[in-house]
Amino acid sequence: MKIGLYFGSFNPIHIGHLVIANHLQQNSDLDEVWFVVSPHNPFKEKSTLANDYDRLHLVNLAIEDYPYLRASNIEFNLPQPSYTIDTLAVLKEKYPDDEFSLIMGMDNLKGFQKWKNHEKILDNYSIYIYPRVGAEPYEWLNHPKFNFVEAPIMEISSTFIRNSFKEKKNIRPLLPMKVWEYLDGSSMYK
Ligand SMILES: Nc1ncnc2c1ncn2[C@@H]1O[C@H](COP(=O)(O)OP(=O)(O)OP(=O)(O)O)[C@@H](O)[C@H]1O
Ligand SMILES: O=C(O)c1ccc[n+]([C@@H]2O[C@H](COP(=O)([O-])O)[C@@H](O)[C@H]2O)c1
Repeated sequence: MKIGLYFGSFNPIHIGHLVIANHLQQNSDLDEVWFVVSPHNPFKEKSTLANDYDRLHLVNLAIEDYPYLRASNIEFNLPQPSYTIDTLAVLKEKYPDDEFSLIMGMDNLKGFQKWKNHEKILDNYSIYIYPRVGAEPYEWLNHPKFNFVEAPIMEISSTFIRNSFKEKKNIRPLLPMKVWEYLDGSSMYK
């Protein structure tokens, strides 16, 4: 099976993430897209992160009606911060018959050269790159493993969602319905 891995903090997942995962699966040769929930992105401050299992639960709520989308907690038991190359090695060992690729927004390419063993990632995996506002393709990215794809652009961020909850704003349309219902009745980001 061909599986696209969509790594992220998902703090919380929002419709920008869901639209991309669904669009990529429906418009590529990927059989499934997995949301890999990272306990700790090496580039981010852990203090703003909600509990790992709460974030995973929200992803599961978001994808309930999408049989080809899955959530993975594979990084929960790996050392932190979560380095993608290490997770990929574990996934490859656990699922030897599957073919994994990565899904990344073009904005992520800016810092990609600082990722642990990024050359090794490029040597062994293809990467689907979707457009983000303000992100420019860089010269070095003429790499054969980069596969630039079209996808709807929705400028929403989890930071905006968290701030809006704190300010008691109604952001219902920006969240998958079940995620909104859960968060509305919870103190998670308030
Ligand atoms: N609106 C969006 N559309 C498409 N991709 C997105 C969007 N928001 C984030 N992403 C991408 O999805 C992946 C996971 O996102 P992440 O969990 O960091 O969300 P975020 O909204 O950027 O979070 P935060 O605001 O907390 O930094 C990252 O690769 C990120 O670039
Ligand atoms: O492996 C690395 O060096 C590395 C550096 C920065 C980010 N990542 C991963 O990229 C993913 C996107 O992170 P985020 O927090 O922006 O959603 C997340 O899974 C991080 O662990 C990985």
